[in-house]
Amino acid sequence: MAPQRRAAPLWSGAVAYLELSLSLPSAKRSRGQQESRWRWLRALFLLASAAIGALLIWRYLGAEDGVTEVLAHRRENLQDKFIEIPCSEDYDSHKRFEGCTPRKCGRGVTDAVITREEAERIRRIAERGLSLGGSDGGASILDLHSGALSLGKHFVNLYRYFGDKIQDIFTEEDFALYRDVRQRIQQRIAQAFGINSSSMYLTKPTFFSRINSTEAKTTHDEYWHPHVDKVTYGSFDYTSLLYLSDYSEDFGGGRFVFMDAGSNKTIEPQAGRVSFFTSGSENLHRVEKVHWGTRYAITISFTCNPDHGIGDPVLT
Ligand SMILES: O=C(O)CCC(=O)C(=O)O
Ligand SMILES: [Fe+2]
Repeated sequence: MAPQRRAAPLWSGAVAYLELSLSLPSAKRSRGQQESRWRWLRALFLLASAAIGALLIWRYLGAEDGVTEVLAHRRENLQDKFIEIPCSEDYDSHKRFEGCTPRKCGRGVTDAVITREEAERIRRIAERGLSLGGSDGGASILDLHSGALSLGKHFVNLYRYFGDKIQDIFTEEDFALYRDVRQRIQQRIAQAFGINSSSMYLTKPTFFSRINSTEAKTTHDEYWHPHVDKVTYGSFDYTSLLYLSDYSEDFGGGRFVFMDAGSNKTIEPQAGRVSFFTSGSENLHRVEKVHWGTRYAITISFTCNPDHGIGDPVLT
C-alpha cells in the first residue's frame, strides 16, 4: 500500500525552530532565537487581531442588539408556526369590535400560504412600479391603493403622475393576483386568531417596500427604528408581511426582529414567507439595516373598524 501523506500539523514550525536553534553556536543562536521569537510574537499578534476583527464584524452583521432566537430560518419550509403572547392594553383605548379586536394575541409565520412563484410574480409588480420612482435614500415604497410612490426625497401620486400610461405598467392580472394573495393571508390570520375573516378589513397603508444599503436621506428612509404598528399607523389591528426576496441570497442584514424583553426573536425573509401578528405593543419590532443587495416585501394590514377599511386597489 502506498504510504499516506499527512498534512504538516500547525505546530511543526515550532518544532523545526527548536531543532534549528539547538544546532547553532550560542551568540548567533541567541540573536537568532530573539528574532524568531519576535517573528512568532508578531504572527501571533496579527492572528489575534484578525480573530477579534472577524468576531466584531460577525457580531455587528449577524447579531445586532443581542438577537438570541431565530423564529424562522431561511431555507426552512414552515407549515405553520404560531406563538401566542399576552395582549397589551393598546386595544382598550380604541373602540372594540367583538369577534375581531384581538383578545388572543401573538405572532405567526408560514411558508404554506403563498408559493415562491406567486411571490416572484408579485415582486415583478413591485419592481415595475418602483422603477418609475425611488427614494434618494435606501427605502422606497409604493402604495397601490393611494398611488403613493417614493421619488427623490418626497412622494408622488403614481396614478396622477403617469395618468393613462399606468395601464402599460400594471395589468388586470397583477391586481387580481394581489387580491387573491391578500384574501388568503386574511383567511390565515383569521384562522390563527380564531376570528371571522369577514369581520376584518384591509386598511391603509398597505405598500410594497424596496430597501437597499444606500444611506438614508430623509426620515422616511429610516425603516430600522423599533416601533409598534398600532401606534405608528393607528388603524392596524393585524399586520402581515409577505416577503418577496431571500435573506442572505438577495440581501444581507434586513431581518425582521420582534423586540421582547430580554430576548429578541428574528424572522429571516424568504420569497413567499408570510409573517403576521397583532399590531399592538405586545409586538414591538424593527427591521435590521440592509447591508448589501435589495430587499423586497409587502406590508398588508387589517383593521377591525369598518370605518378604517379600504377596498382592494383597482386599475383606474
Ligand atoms: O418589512 C418588514 O419586515 C417590516 C416592515 C414594518 O415593520 C412595517 O411596515 O411596519
Ligand atoms: Fe411595522
